Amino acid sequence: MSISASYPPAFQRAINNGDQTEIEPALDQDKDIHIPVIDLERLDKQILTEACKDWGIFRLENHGVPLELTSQLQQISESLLSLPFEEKRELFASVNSPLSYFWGTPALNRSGDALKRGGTQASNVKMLEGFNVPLSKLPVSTCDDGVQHSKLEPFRVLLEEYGRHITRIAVSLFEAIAQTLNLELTGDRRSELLSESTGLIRVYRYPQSSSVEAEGEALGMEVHTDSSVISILKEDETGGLEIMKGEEWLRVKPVADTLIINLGDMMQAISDDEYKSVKHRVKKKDRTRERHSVCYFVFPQRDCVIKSSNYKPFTYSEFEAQVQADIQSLGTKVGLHRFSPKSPLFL
Ligand SMILES: O=C(O)CCC(=O)C(=O)O
Ligand SMILES: [Fe+2]
Repeated sequence: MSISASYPPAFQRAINNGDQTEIEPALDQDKDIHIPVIDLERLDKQILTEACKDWGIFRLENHGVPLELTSQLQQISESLLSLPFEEKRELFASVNSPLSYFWGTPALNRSGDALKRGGTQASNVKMLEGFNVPLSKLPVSTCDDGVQHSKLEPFRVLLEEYGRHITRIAVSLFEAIAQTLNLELTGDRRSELLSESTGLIRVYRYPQSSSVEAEGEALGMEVHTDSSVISILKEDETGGLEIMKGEEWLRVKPVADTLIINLGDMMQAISDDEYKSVKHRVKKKDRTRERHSVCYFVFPQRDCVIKSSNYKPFTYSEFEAQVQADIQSLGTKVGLHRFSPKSPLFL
């Protein structure tokens, strides 16, 4: 089977129609940078504070996720993603499966279905596909649906184990970051601000496109900030993650057996804007290669009120509803500006 048989037909149509209009020159070599490094076994609060303040992103070493687990997860994700498109769709379409398959956009609703974009983005197909995995639903076996779904069972089991590791890391980092901010985490406050049950994994594939002449179509994920408290990214050696620092785009160099931590909008609000929700995008350097990544996002409890000096008090639920409404009407996320009385975009 050719690799393109596993890609959604919409990708080919988008390329043929020249939909991928974000043509920008590739970054120069000297924009390849190393981000700050944090060692989870010997957490240095000073380096952590500076990384959160100046960068909003850092690399994590000695994270304790077994290499074997990550490579098994990568292998099985890649083999599921390379199934023929229709087979993939059917496999993940079961009502009982906690996992869902998406393509053409990373903007999904709470059930994992693609959000319809408005504005100029309405017909713009993003060149990525993947699986959406709400961790709290993973303990439900996929096997109940019969033989077909026993194909998903090994994937589910690996995701559950990976989820346990990554949740442990998110909690430790959040507690350390909270200390650097002198945040009181008494009683249930920690699990309100960072609620393990909201954890979500996305497994992404950014397709290769050797046969295609169109320039610019290598752009994989447009500029955004994450809505999370913390996001944890495991990318392959292809690279392609770019971050905005000051006014400049920089390309993050991939480093084997490390994780990338980026702070999301909720952390920015919780920290009174001391720490930054980093602007980032994915742009493959070599478009003849596929890129794979596994990303984890964790959020506050839905009804937890986030109070801070620069934003009106809001719950995560309200924030998420606003992000989805903006994507549906404007085609893009506005984010924290909607909650900032100083912003012209304030509601
Ligand atoms: O695939 C990646 O490396 C990054 C994905 C990402 O930024 C996101 O899903 O928010
Ligand atoms: Fe992101």
